[in-house]
This record gives sequence, C-alpha cells and structure tokens, in this order.
Amino acid sequence: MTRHLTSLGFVVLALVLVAVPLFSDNEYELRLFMLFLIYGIIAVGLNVLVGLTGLISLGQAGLFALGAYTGGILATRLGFDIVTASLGAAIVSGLFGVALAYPSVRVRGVYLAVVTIAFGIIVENVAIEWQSLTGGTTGLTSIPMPNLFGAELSGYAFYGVLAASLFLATLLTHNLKVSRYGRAMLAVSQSETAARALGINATMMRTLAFVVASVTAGVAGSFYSFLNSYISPDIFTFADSVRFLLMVILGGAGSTFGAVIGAYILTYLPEYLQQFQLWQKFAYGALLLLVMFALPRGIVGTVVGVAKRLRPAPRAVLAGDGIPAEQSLGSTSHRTSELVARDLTVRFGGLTALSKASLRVKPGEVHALIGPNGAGKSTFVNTISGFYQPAEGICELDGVQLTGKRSHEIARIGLARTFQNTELFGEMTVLENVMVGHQQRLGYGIAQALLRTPAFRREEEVSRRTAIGLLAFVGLEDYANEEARFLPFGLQRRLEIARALASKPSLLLLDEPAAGLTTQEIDDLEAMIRRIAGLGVSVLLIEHHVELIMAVADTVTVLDYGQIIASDTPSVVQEDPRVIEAYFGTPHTANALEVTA
Ligand SMILES: Nc1ncnc2c1ncn2[C@@H]1O[C@H](COP(=O)(O)OP(=O)(O)OP(=O)(O)O)[C@@H](O)[C@H]1O
Repeated sequence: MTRHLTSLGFVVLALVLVAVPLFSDNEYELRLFMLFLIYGIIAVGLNVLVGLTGLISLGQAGLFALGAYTGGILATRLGFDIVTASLGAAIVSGLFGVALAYPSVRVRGVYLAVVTIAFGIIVENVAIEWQSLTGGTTGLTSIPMPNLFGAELSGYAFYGVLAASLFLATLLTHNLKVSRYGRAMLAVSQSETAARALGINATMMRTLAFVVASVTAGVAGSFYSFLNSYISPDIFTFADSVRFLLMVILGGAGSTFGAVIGAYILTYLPEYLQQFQLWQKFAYGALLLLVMFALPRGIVGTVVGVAKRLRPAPRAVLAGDGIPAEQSLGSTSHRTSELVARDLTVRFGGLTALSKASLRVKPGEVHALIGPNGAGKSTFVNTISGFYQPAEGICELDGVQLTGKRSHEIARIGLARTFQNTELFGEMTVLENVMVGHQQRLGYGIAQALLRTPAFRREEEVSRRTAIGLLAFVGLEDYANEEARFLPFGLQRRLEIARALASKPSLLLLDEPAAGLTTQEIDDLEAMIRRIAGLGVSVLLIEHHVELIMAVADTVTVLDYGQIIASDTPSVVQEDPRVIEAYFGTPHTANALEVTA
C-alpha cells in the first residue's frame, strides 16, 4: 500500500510540475516557483543526510555557494552550457562533501553541526577574499542566459530543466532510500555498533550521504546562478543553511516528499508574510514554532503516522513466501566453520583483561565460554569480532586472519554476533532488521539501486524472501511489519538471532542470549541453538545460565582473570578443581557449575 501511495505521490508531483507554467499569470510567479524548484533539489539531497543517517549539516549554504560560483565561473569565463557547468559544480561540491564527511568519523551531533557551520563561514570568506576569481563583494555579474548545446534556453525551457531535475532528484533519492544503501544508512543512525557487526561500513555510508547532500546542493547552486544571472557572497548566509535544514525537518525528515513540501512552504511563506511588514520575521518564527510543536515529526511524517494508526498494515507475512532457513543457510556448508584464537592478549592500560587466551571452536559445534564476572568474556568477544584490537595473538575464521581487521570486515568474512544488551534498529520493522543482516550478501551497486534495474529487483526480492524464511525459523513471521522497538523483550532477542543469521555466518556468537528470558523462552532458545548448529553454523555461546550450557554445549571453556583455565566437555569441566576454585575462591567438593546455577 505504501508503494502505491508513493507512486501516486510521484504522479501528483509530475502533474503539478507540468501544470504550474500553464497556469502561472506572470513572470514573477514563475520565477518564484523556479526558486522553489532549486531549493527543493537542495532539500531532497539534504534529506538523505538528515533523514537517513541522522546527521545534521548547517553548511549547506556553503555547498550551494560553491556550486553557484563553480557554475557561474564556468559559464562566464569558459562559456560552458548549463549541463556541463552544473556537472562541474556537482563534482566540486561532491569533493567538498567527501572532505566534510571526514570529521563525522570523529564527531557527531552538535559538534558536527559546528564543523559544518565553520565550513559555511570559510566558503563565504573565500568568496569575498578571492577577488580575481569570485569578484569579491561585488560578486559575479552578467552570468549568461542558460544555454544547452549552443541554443539559449527560453524561460519555459529552463523551467523544464529545473522541474525535471527536482523530479529526478526526488525519484533517485527515494530509490536510494528503499535500497540496501538506505537501509544501511538508517541502521548506522539507529545502532552503529550493530550495523558494523553486520558488515556495514559506517564511515562509507555517512560519506555517501554527505556526497548526495553536497552534489544536490552544488547542482542547485549552479542552477541558481543561471536563474539570478548575478551572485555575491551575501546571498549565501548561515540563515540560508538553517532554512534548508528547516525545509527537511518541517516537511518530515526521511520521508520521500517531505523535503519538497518543506521547500515549497519555506519559499512561499516569506513572500506571503511580506504584507505584515515589520512583523514579517516575528510571524515567520512564530508560525514555524507552532507547526513544529503540533507536528514534531514534520508534516508528512505526522500524516503518515496518523494514517498508519488508522489503517495499520497487516503485521504478519506468510511464512510460505519465504526461502526456508535450511535452504538459505545451507549454502554456507562449503565452509569449515572453524574459529581458532591463539594467545590473545588484551590490555587496558595496566590491566591485562585477556592473557594468552587460546580457544578453538570446531566445525558445527556449540562451544560455551564461561567465567565469573570480570573474567574477560566480553573482552574476548569484542576482540574476535574486531571491536578491540589485541596486543598479541591471532584469530582466524575458516583459515582467514581476523586480527587487525575492522568489525565490518570480520562480519563479511563470516562472523555474526548478538549483544548482551540487545542492539536492534528500533525504528525499522522486524523484516527490515533482518534484511539489513542480509545486505552484505547482495551484489547490486549504487547505480543499479538508483535505476532500480532488473538485477536490483531480483536481489531485493531474494533478500525479502530470505528474511521471511529466517523470521519463520525463529517464529517471528507474525510480527514482520511491526517496528522492532515494540516487540516484547524475549522476541527482541530472537530477532537479533534471525538478523545475525541473515548474514549467512560460519560462526554465530551469542553474547548472553538467555539474560532476561523466562524459563519457557530459555527452553525455546535451547532448541533454536541446536537447530542452528544442525544447519552447519558453529556457535560460540557466552552464558551464565548453567542449565542451558549443560544442555546444548559440546565444549565448555572457562576464563578466569583473563586466562583460560579449562576447556573440555561440560561434565568434565564441572568437576575440574580449578573451575571450582575460580567460582568459590577455595577448593569445593560440590559440582561448581550446578551450585552457581
Ligand atoms: N574498555 C575497557 N576499558 C578498561 N577496562 C576494561 C574495559 N573492558 C573491560 N575492562 C576490564 O577488563 C576486565 C574483564 O572485563 P570483561 O567485561 O571482559 O569481563 P566479563 O567476563 O565479560 O564480565 P561480565 O560477566 O561481568 O560481563 C574487567 O576487569 C574490566 O573491568
């Protein structure tokens, strides 16, 4: 249904864009609408950054200025036509977008916003000071009428270029949003840790979002220089950056048409409020405040939210539509599914959290790693999955070296994990969560996603069906279209397992999966772990729940003070005097593990 509504939205947008010039009375009206088209292009690009990756840029006016100057200079000095000049503007702003994305590796939130503000200020100052190129405070004058292939574009033809560009920008950013790239960006914004553990390169996704927002701002800037035929530094102020951001938020960050609606309102509102003269700015601010207070998720976000509440989508999917887990995970059987850690040592300052820890998870076995609190289990897990780097030692999965690799690279090699405190993508649906898990197995590239090629559609369908099959495997098919954050805790744990399995791992690492579960849920978990191992996926289980360990583990390894003190079958380990001493501090006659239960 959402897909039909989106298609309808595009038809309405196309009709409006075609109808406006037919019904506009004068040149001023048409020009104002063309200004909205330009702002709309900036806003839909910025929507990818703000709405999908959750990052905030207050430097869009700087990128807009960069595009305007590049386009203007290429047209006046080198006689470029509108397409090549705008292409040049896109490249220059895109490169600056990559540079602007770099700080986001280290800083986020308000700090990143400050970095982008600083960028805007720098661009403004360069535009003023580099007189020979930009004309300084006087600016660039006599930018020629836009022309294409030597022919001058009339007002209506130029309108056509702008309208087609806004339509295309909206369509392409929508296609990006509903592809694996859009899902990955949303995943990074909701839990970067989980996204990385599923093979997503978070830095790459943020950079991609910055590039989209920069290229669109650059192209819009170039169009602006042709529309205005004059540009100067005072046209691109910090207030404009704020206005561009407001367009996205007011319309509804993350929604396909929200940014277009926001751009329309914030282009026309100041014009409309001019009649209030002295009160114009006050009325502008007050209105914005009122709308944002009443509609905190923006206009489209709120409308969609109400519509979903009135006519909720069916929560369940048909398990029969899915690819059975046995089939989708079966293709991993060619792997050996063996993990070998040798002499892993991890230090935190003066504290040695892991000391020469060695462990081997044999193909297809369930291997439990236990130990008293603070023994180093989490450190071990975080080290083999790439979140910590060991000072010494190596780790291999299926003969491939993991040590020195980053977490998303390790996930791609075949190690999937869950977290002690569940790390779901709360605002995505249950099905989407699992599809994010499957995304590293998809082969389509960004061009295919933007153009929705047949290969893209085929792979997306396989991804959806694989996810449905895995939801059926963990018994969650009835919740497929529910937002993950609304699931009861026990089901969230199951979803995390389905999501990890979607990456088709050789080794599944379960970090305290029984914590917080009821007895019945632990029984179900036990059966699930057996079924997973039965599919040829090795399992490394970090757990305190002794009955579960005794029931499912083939091998138990015990850590104490960062050292492995025992590794054998459960029945042998529970009789081991060193294990008994580790748990009780003194040699104990009783069975160590049973007493701790
Ligand atoms: N990031 C860190 N910085 C400094 N010290 C740490 C860090 N992570 C763990 N430690 C220390 O390393 C030791 C091992 O901790 P770790 O969390 O790995 O134990 P654990 O066996 O997982 O414990 P629990 O069962 O309580 O989760 C502890 O002394 C802990 O305080």
